[in-house]
Amino acid sequence: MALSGKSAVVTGAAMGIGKAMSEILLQNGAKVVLLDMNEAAGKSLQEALSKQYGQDRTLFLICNVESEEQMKAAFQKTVETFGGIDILCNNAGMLNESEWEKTVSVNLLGVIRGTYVALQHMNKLTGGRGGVIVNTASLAGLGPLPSCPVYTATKHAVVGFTRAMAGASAASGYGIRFNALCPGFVQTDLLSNILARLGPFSHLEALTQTFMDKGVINTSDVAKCLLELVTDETKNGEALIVKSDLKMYMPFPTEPKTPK
Ligand SMILES: NC(=O)C1=CN([C@@H]2O[C@H](COP(=O)(O)OP(=O)(O)OC[C@H]3O[C@@H](n4cnc5c(N)ncnc54)[C@H](O)[C@@H]3O)[C@@H](O)[C@H]2O)C=CC1
Ligand SMILES: CCCCCC(=O)/C=C/C=C\C=C\C=C\[C@@H](O)[C@@H](O)CCCC(=O)O
Repeated sequence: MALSGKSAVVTGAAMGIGKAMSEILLQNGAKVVLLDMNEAAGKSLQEALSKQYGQDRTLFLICNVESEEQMKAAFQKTVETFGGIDILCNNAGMLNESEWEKTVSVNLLGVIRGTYVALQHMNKLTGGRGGVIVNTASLAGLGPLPSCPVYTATKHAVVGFTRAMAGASAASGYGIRFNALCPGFVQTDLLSNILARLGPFSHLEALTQTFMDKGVINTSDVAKCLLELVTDETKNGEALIVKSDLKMYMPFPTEPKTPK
């Protein structure tokens, strides 16, 4: 998929990985709608990106992915402004094992909500022009982080949901590819205040640190992987792992065709 003229929506776009995703999509010719609940950071980023890439290439909309009303309004505004949606990055996420219900609401329900709201606009069967949806999961979506079991659960669910939607889309003719992005530790605010974020599992912080000591990558490393999943039209149902010493597609076992 060539990105020139394409329109993208990025959730959690104001900071961290989402900010890097937005930048690489703009660098490659797309128009980008930045969705975030952090109004100050979002407006500041839009101003900076507009100066760098042009006034008509970015739009910031304050939006909480937990809100059906706000998500529907944001996607409708995107279509009205840029004529449609070709790319969705369900990236917004949080980590707080004390606020575990909110963690589920943002990390999992927010991804499902973004997907279903976008389908109304992207699905070729309902007048859309197809495209690609990339869900930001995590390496913790492929193997457990004992210090954050709920966060781990949400990311495993995002991987499973993404792969199932990829199959549903291919079988139904939606014309939309679905892929998961599974980074290891990335240098963003999400890694700050880890003890508080681990809540009842803060006593396992040292264990987590042993994983983190294996290497922390930059947001730009993740953004390059996003670009690969967006532009390579052969990718559907994939989970792309990216960490300090490895970049690979998860080799999921294929279902046995007949019992042995
Ligand atoms: N930092 C890391 O080590 C890794 C992060 N991830 C995932 O990457 C994604 C982005 O995280 P980071 O950039 O690291 O974190 P971050 O904290 O730097 O950025 C997250 C952004 O999402 C926004 N956000 C949070 N809740 C929201 C909501 N309800 N509605 C709208 N926006 C919301 C925040 O305002 C912020 O701008 C998350 O899904 C996270 O789980 C995955 C693997 C590793
Ligand atoms: C502390 C929470 C960080 C939240 C951000 C995030 O998603 C970071 C994830 C980074 C790494 C996840 C690693 C998961 C490892 C498991 O897959 C498993 O392999 C660990 C098995 C233990 C081992 O490696 O020996």
